[in-house]
Amino acid sequence: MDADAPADVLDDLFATIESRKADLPEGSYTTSLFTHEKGENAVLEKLGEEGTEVVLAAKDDDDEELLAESADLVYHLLVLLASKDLTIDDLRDELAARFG
Ligand SMILES: N=c1c2ncn([C@@H]3O[C@H](COP(=O)(O)OP(=O)(O)OP(=O)(O)O)[C@@H](O)[C@H]3O)c2ncn1[C@@H]1O[C@H](COP(=O)(O)O)[C@@H](O)[C@H]1O
Repeated sequence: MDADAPADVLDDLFATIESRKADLPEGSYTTSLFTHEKGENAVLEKLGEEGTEVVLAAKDDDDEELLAESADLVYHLLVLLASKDLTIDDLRDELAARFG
């Protein structure tokens, strides 16, 4: 990637998620996912819920809701990747390997 390229919001978001995982600051929603009494199931359940909400927003032709729920889904997916010690660059590599 071009070193002068503007920072990508996904990179910034993932860096924040990794920082929350390392520091576990109080009051952080991301921290609450990493420390939940349900363990990994907490983020897995949220992923399932958000996936359903994406489907329902699309079915209702509600573009605003579709974008909002898609953002929720992507955020929770990134939390899951971080919880597995995977990175957004791993995801980028996987997508790039399929491209073209
Ligand atoms: N992108 C997100 C993001 N998307 C969704 N969410 C949270 O995901 C939850 C979605 O749950 P729901 O849609 O079910 O709404 P809810 O009724 O609040 O759900 P419950 O949590 O109560 O079950 C909400 O609590 C949202 O706040 C997010 N929380 C955080 N981020 C990003 O993470 C950064 C760090 O956040 P903290 O960890 O809170 O500091 C933030 O600056 C944001 O950039």
